[in-house]
Amino acid sequence: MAGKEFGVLADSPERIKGRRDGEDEHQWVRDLKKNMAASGELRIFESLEDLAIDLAEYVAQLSEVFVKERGFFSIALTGGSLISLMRKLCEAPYNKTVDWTKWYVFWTDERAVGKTHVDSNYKLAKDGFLSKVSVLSSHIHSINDNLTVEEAAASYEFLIRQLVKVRIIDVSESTDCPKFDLILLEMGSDGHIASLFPHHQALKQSEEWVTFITDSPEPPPERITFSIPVINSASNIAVVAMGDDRAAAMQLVVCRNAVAPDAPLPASLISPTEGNLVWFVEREAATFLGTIAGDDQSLIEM
Ligand SMILES: O=C(O)[C@H](O)[C@@H](O)[C@H](O)[C@H](O)COP(=O)(O)O
Repeated sequence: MAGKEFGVLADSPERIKGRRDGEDEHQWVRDLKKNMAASGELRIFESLEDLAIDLAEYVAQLSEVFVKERGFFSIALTGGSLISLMRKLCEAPYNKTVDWTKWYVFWTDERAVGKTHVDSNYKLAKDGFLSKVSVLSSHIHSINDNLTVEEAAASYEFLIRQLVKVRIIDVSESTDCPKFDLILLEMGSDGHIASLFPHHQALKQSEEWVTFITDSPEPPPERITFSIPVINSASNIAVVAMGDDRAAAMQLVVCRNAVAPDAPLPASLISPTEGNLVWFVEREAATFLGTIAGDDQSLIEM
């Protein structure tokens, strides 16, 4: 595996400290270590191919664990390029070994367009992934595209509440939010996740599980999105960052308290209440992580 953990880095203070001979530990080093320790596991990959292979294995393993434990696997997908990475799951051995009939599929965010519209996240996932595996169509829960965006958000939350009642989706004891077995996210170049954009009011939504926006900075403007508490209540959160246009945001996420205490990026707000977080980062998107640790590239050795 080409990954490396934040935790491992945090356990190597002398390596970071060693860069500054004779100096006391700086605040920035303490912040970096604190954030790394709090931010879960970081896996960095040489290529998108390597990332896709590891992501497929990660998803397949979680599916196996939850199907064994709960009899179901509840997974929330997102839009963007992440869906093209799911292609590995459509191939051997996973097309045969994954128990697709136990999957229940949701979306962390969706654009308020028809299901056949080119902007639809449902269409993207259906065409690129779901139509190639044996997930039951009755287990694929997309938003109702006949409603206004506000109604669609409320109706999606209602649906999730029904499935929480029968525990097809688990519930978090500590937050009372749905506890998806896996939430898959991709970070945009501005640090957004799902349809939660920087400085947007929706980032502060703490009552509703599913909220809506009508002014997305990226088209189309109307979208529904899980709120931060729902994302953080998941058993597992995986965030993908790929491409050099994500490198600056990735750097900010890793040192969020050190660099941007008052304006955290949406991706910086990912902090599982009980679950696990794994970052799948393509090397290009990790370009600046070494500079956080004092230009010492060995700190993010592959
Ligand atoms: O519907 C959306 O816009 C997404 O859910 C969004 O969060 C996406 O995953 C990122 O913006 C990355 O998208 P790209 O890979 O297209 O940049």
